Amino acid sequence: MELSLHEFADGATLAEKLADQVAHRLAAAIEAKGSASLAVSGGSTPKKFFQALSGRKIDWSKVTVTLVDERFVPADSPRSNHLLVKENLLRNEASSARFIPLFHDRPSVDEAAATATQETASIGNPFDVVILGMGGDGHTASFFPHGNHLSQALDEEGPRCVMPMEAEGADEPRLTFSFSSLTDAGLLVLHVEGEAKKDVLKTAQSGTDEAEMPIRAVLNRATSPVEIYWAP
Ligand SMILES: O=C(O)[C@H](O)[C@@H](O)[C@H](O)[C@H](O)COP(=O)(O)O
Repeated sequence: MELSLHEFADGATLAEKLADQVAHRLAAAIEAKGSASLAVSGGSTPKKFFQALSGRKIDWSKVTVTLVDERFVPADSPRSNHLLVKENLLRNEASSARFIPLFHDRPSVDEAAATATQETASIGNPFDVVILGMGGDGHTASFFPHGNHLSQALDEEGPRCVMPMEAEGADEPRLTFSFSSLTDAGLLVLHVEGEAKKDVLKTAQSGTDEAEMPIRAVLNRATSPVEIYWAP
């Protein structure tokens, strides 16, 4: 798999450069086909990037934003990735983007995943831009080590869909796009920051067990080149 490492002096510089690259890619998609799609991850890392991207002057009314994954919590929960994106990305210029959430108030995470699959089917595939993060355990999206549906989620022949996922390291149940939904994106970015995450990447690249470190599936089998954005 083709990996490109882009290193920056600090998180603020990375945020601006990644925002430029993503805005350029979204604008090119709008130019080419009249619309663009962006799937972003949650967590603490992307906040500065979201804030930078929110100010980029593109035709956001033609952009559909969704989440790579979501915790099975309502949008007003402090754990919600929807809330994180609403407060940091869907503002300023980007406030006119269409947002499609993954969380749905259903009796089970399985039923919520089925609804999310239906609700996101209208987003063209492949995604124009996917931004992945990575946890210290080598998870990405909600592909957590030894997750209950991990092998199905990582199946590159599997369907484009939103899947339920439960795992020891995941706190609450999760909703996640499948591997096949994410890894043929026009621009596939892995955004990680800090020396510790750099070490996790090195460990991931020194082994092959994907159940142990699911990020390996992306690093080794993604259809699209993986653009790794890193800052100390
Ligand atoms: O819902 C989530 O938490 C994310 O989608 C998840 O995959 C995230 O990218 C990693 O956990 C890294 O999180 P940090 O940026 O907080 O380290």
